Amino acid sequence: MNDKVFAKPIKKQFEFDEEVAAVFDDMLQRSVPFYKESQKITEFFALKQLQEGGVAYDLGCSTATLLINISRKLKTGATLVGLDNSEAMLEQARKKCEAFKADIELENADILEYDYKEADLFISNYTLQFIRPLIREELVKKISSSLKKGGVFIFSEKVISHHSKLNKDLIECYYAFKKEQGYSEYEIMQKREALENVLVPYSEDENIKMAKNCGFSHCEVVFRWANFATFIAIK
Ligand SMILES: Nc1ncnc2c1ncn2[C@@H]1O[C@H](C[S@+](CC[C@H]([NH3+])C(=O)[O-])CC(=O)[O-])[C@@H](O)[C@H]1O
Ligand SMILES: O=C(O)C(=O)Cc1ccccc1
Repeated sequence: MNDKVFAKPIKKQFEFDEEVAAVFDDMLQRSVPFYKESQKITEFFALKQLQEGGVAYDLGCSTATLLINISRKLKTGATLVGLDNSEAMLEQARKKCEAFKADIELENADILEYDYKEADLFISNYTLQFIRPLIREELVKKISSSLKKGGVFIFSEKVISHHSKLNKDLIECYYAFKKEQGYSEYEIMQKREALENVLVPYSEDENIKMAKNCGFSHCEVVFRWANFATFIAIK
């Protein structure tokens, strides 16, 4: 289904409700530059990390696209767990898992409160940015303490620059991308308003510092296009 969520006047802050869930795959593909590539790179490192008996969590799994792709390529018996607190997203995820006969555990849970088992891998693609800054650090600490030594956290985020001219230009570059994807100026501005104070991006440096402060020995960017980046942190 096509995403027309912001083509009409909006009355509220952005929410992952039924209206968004129904068009979510189209929305992400048209809103995240190189979305498929960032998923593929996540998939590649995820598969390298998962051995027999391994455990992986996808935080904010939305419609489970990434976990389904991982499960289709997985040659070992690892447990894949997708967590999301939007029932509307999980409904879409369950339908897709059923259609693909994918063996994935999906749970309606708050990723901040969840009692994680010892794991080999955590993934969070474009989810941390929705968690309030102080709590975000707490969550990353919880992730690192739930990982085995050598465990990996792959996360993708929208990022900012602290150079104000460059930051402005990065935003302009991103809006040019959205226009190319068929979004009108009106839709772009409405979504910008709805995301104000809901999506709080860090810079590339701040993300790396956060990972290192929260128990990871190494963190670097493995993919970046303008203000979108994929990071790998190693415990
Ligand atoms: N506290 C929370 N607990 C659980 N879920 C949450 C919480 N806060 C937000 N979410 C969930 O995190 C997801 C973020 S979308 C991730 C895209 C996906 N990873 C993808 O690569 O396709 C990103 C985006 O749309 O920009 C939504 O499904 C929320 O319901
Ligand atoms: O659409 C936008 O304007 C966004 O910035 C939203 C967004 C950012 C990162 C992942 C998914 C959606």
